[in-house]
Amino acid sequence: MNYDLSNAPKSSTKAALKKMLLFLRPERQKLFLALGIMILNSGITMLTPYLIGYTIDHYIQTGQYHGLMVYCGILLGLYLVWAWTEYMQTEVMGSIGQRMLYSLRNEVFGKLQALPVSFFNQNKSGDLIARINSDTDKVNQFFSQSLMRFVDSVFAMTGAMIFLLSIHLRLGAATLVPGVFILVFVLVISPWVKRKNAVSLKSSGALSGEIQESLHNFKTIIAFNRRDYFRRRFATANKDNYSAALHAGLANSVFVPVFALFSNLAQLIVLTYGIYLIAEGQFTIGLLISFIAYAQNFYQPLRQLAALWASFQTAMAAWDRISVIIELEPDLKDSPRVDSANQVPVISIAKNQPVIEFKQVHFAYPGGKQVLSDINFTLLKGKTYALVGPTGGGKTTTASLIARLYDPTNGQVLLEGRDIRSFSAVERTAKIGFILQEPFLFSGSLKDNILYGNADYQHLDSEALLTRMEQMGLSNLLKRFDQGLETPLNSAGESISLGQKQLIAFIRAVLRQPEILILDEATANIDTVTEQLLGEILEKLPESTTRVIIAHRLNTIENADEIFFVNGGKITPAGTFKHALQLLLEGKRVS
Ligand SMILES: Nc1ncnc2c1ncn2[C@@H]1O[C@H](COP(=O)(O)OP(=O)(O)OP(=O)(O)O)[C@@H](O)[C@H]1O
Repeated sequence: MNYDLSNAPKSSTKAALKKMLLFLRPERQKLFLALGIMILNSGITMLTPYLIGYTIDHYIQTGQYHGLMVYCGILLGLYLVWAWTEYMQTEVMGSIGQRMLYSLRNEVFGKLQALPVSFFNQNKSGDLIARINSDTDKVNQFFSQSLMRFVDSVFAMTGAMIFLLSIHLRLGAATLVPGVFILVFVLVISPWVKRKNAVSLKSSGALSGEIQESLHNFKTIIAFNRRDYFRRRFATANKDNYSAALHAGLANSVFVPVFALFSNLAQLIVLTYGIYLIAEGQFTIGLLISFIAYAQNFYQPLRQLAALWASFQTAMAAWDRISVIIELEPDLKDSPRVDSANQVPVISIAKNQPVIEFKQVHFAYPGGKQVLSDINFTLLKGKTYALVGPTGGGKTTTASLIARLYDPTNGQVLLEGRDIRSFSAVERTAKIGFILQEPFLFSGSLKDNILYGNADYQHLDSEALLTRMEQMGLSNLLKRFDQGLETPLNSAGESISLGQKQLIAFIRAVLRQPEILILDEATANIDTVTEQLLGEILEKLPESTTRVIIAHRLNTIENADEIFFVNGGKITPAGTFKHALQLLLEGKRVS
C-alpha cells in the first residue's frame, strides 16, 4: 500500500469542513453556548448605533435632556454587557480550541501508533512531527481566535445589512454594492490562496524533515566533514520554505487592500448619497449618523474577514495534512477470527512441530523490486535456525515477515499452524521476541528499558527483578554497566556503547521468554567473551524456545540445528555449517 503522504489527494473545503465538524461533535454544547454569547454581543453592536441616532433626533435636537440621560444610561449598561460577552466568547472558544488541539494530537499520534512499518519507511519523521505539532496548532488558532471573530463578523454584518436596508432601502442597497464585488473577489481568489498555504505548510514539513535527518545523523556528518553538504541541503530547503511562506503571505494579504478599497468606496457612497437625500428632505442628520455607523459595522468586520479568511485557508490546508493521517487505514489488518468473541483457543504445540511456516511467500517493499519470491520453508519448535547470506540478500526481510512487521504481498505465513494474521498483536508479540539490528532505547533507566513491553515483570522492584535475572543467567550482563539497573539512558542511547545497547535489547527480549526469539545481527558489536555468555543464556532458555539467528559472524551460528541461505529472492537449506560456509565464500545461491 502506498502511504506516501506527500502525494495524498487534497480534499475540497466543503468536505474538509464536514470532517472537521464531526470532530467537533463532543464540543456541541460549548459551541452553542459560545454562539448564544456571540449573538448577544452582535445584537448589542447592532442596536447601539440605532439608539444613538434615535437619541440625537428625539432628545438632543429637541433639547429633552432627561430623556438624553436615560438613553445614555441604557447605552452604558449595554456597553458593560457587551464587554462581558467579549471576555466570555474568548474564554469559551479558547477552551474549545485547546481541547480540540489536545484531542487532535492524541488522535493523530494514536493513528501513528496503529500504522505499519511501511508507513514510516515512506514518510520523514520531521514532516510527521510538523503535522502533529504545528499543523494541529494552526487549526487550534483558527478555532480559539479566528472562528469567534469570524462568526462575530458575520453576525455584525448581517445585522448591519438588515438595519441599512430597513432604514433606507435605496441608500442601503447602494452602500452594499461594493460588498458584492468583495464577495465575488473572495470566491474567485480563495482556492488559489488555499493552494499557496498548502505549499507553504508542505515546505515547512520538508524543512523539519531536513532538520531531523541532519540532527539524527550528526556524527556521520561531522566524521565525513559533510557539514557543508548538509548546510547546502538545509539552505535549499530553507529557501524553498522562505519562498513558499512569502508567496502564502502575499496571497493571504491580497484580501486586505481590496477589502479596504471597497469599504472606503462604500463610505463615499453613504456620504454623497446621504447628504443628497438630506438636501432633498428625505433623510435626517441622526439617521445619517446611524447609517454611517452601520456602514462601518458592515465594512469593518468585512475588513477583519480578510485576515480571518486567510487564517481559515491556512487552517483548512493544515487540516488536510492532519486528516489524511487520521483517515489512513493500516493495511496490516487482522483476519476476522481475532475479533470474534469465540476466539480460536491457542493450543501450545509440542516440540519439533512446525512453529513457523512460509507458504509460497512473495514480498516486495512498496514501490520496490521483489525481495522474496515463492518462499516455502518450515521452522520446528525448539530448534535453532540460522539465516545466512550476502548483504541485502533478504535476511532481515524474512525475519520481519516472521514477526509480522510486514505482510507478504502474496502467500501466507503460519504461526503454530494458524495464519499469523489471525493472532492479535498482543498474542503475537507475547510469542515472538525480535532483537533488531538497531536497538530501540528510550530515555529512562536501564531498568525501564529492559522492562519495556513486559507486562509480567512491570511491577517488580529492582531486587525482585535482579533475582529473576540471576535465575536466567542475565545478571552477569549488568556488570557491563556502571550503575547496573539504575544506569540512566537518553533516548538515542548516546551515553552508552553500541554493544551495550545490544545487550539491553538482548536482556529485554530474553526476559520476556518468547516462544520464538529472533536475533538479527544482535551480537555484532559485542566482544567474543560476552558473546559466549549470551550463547550460554540462550542455551538456558526453555527447550521449547525456537531461535532464529541472523549473523555475519560465523561462530555465532556454529551450533544451529539448521542453516538457511538467503539470497536473490530465494531461501534454501544450506545443509551443514561447512557447506553454508562454502556457499558464503562463493557468494552464490543454491540451486
Ligand atoms: N524499508 C525498505 N524499503 C525498500 N527496500 C528495502 C527496505 N528494506 C530493505 N530493502 C531492500 O530489500 C532487500 C533485502 O534487504 P534486507 O535488509 O532484508 O537484507 P539483509 O540480508 O538483511 O541484509 P544485511 O545483511 O545487510 O542486513 C535489499 O535489496 C534492500 O535494499
